[in-house]
Amino acid sequence: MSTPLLVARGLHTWFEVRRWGFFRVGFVRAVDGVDFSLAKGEAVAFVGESGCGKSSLARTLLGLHLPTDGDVSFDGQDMRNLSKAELHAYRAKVGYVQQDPYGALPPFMDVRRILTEPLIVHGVKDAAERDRRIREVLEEVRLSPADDFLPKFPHQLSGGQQQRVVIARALILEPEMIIADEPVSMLDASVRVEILNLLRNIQINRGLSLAFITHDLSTVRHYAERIFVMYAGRIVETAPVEELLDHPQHPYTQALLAAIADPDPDNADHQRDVPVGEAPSLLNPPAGCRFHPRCPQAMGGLCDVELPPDFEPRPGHLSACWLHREQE
Ligand SMILES: Nc1ncnc2c1ncn2[C@@H]1O[C@H](COP(=O)(O)OP(=O)(O)OP(=O)(O)O)[C@@H](O)[C@H]1O
Repeated sequence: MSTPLLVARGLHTWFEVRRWGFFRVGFVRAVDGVDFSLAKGEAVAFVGESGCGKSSLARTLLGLHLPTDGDVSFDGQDMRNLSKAELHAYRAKVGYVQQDPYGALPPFMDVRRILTEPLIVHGVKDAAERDRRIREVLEEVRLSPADDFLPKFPHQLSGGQQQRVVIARALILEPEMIIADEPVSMLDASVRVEILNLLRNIQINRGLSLAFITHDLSTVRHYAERIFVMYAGRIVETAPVEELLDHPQHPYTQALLAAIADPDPDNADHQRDVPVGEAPSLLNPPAGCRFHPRCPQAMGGLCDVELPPDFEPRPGHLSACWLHREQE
């Protein structure tokens, strides 16, 4: 096993919900017991439906949400023990690519200023050095010649160009890891592959770790080495990409794969086998396996009562489903 860079153990991020500002209704369990590790130079994908807690997990890993329980360590250092200065240094080591490039970029700053700001905040005092780094990173994200883009404001750029600026900003402090939260979901289909290829190439060339968050299982095959499938705040299945896509074990992953649009004209004639219902409320998730109310194979008295542990139905392939106990 290669050296882990980021390790999460028993991670919980809950949000308190209050009515009329003071009466506590409960907690939204956005991240509810997540364990994983990410190796140096590895690209992983977190996949799941909208609302399953992917962004909350990303923001917890970035140190933007405090975990309610559990811990995250980065390069062997427990994030709970970081001083303010260490947290500041940590933020330089982890670049963040948000979902909506236009919302992520300050509209009143030009590209030069957007890329200069983090360098100043992180103590790069020499203006010539800042200029050199900005030009280098613009080349890397294929916004060249740099002089054409440096004076532009976000509204003068296309969606794809804006996302390239967001990626440049995530790279400017030479991070060890990138967290990309749905980096292409707001972009035109025509530029999605370009941006995903760009991110993947940068990750490989720089030897970065990448946590790629997406709701779309069909995009992960070429952009990650391992997949974590999330459902209702928990990871339900983990395996290397090809293994997971070719041999999905968890009924939820099987349903996600069955729901992927397929241009085969024969599909017009038959109904897809997708799960009924919606993802559960995280304010009051179902007991037992969270997927059991939608699972066609749920076993009464077990799946609705006890949370399944991780089973290993195939080597290196983990799936949290009671069906595997039956198979064993
Ligand atoms: N700051 C917050 N306060 C209260 N609830 C929150 C907060 N942030 C997220 N949530 C809730 O946590 C749950 C998970 O949200 P999250 O954005 O992490 O999911 P997601 O999988 O990233 O979904 P999407 O892809 O739609 O962004 C949702 O029910 C959301 O309403």
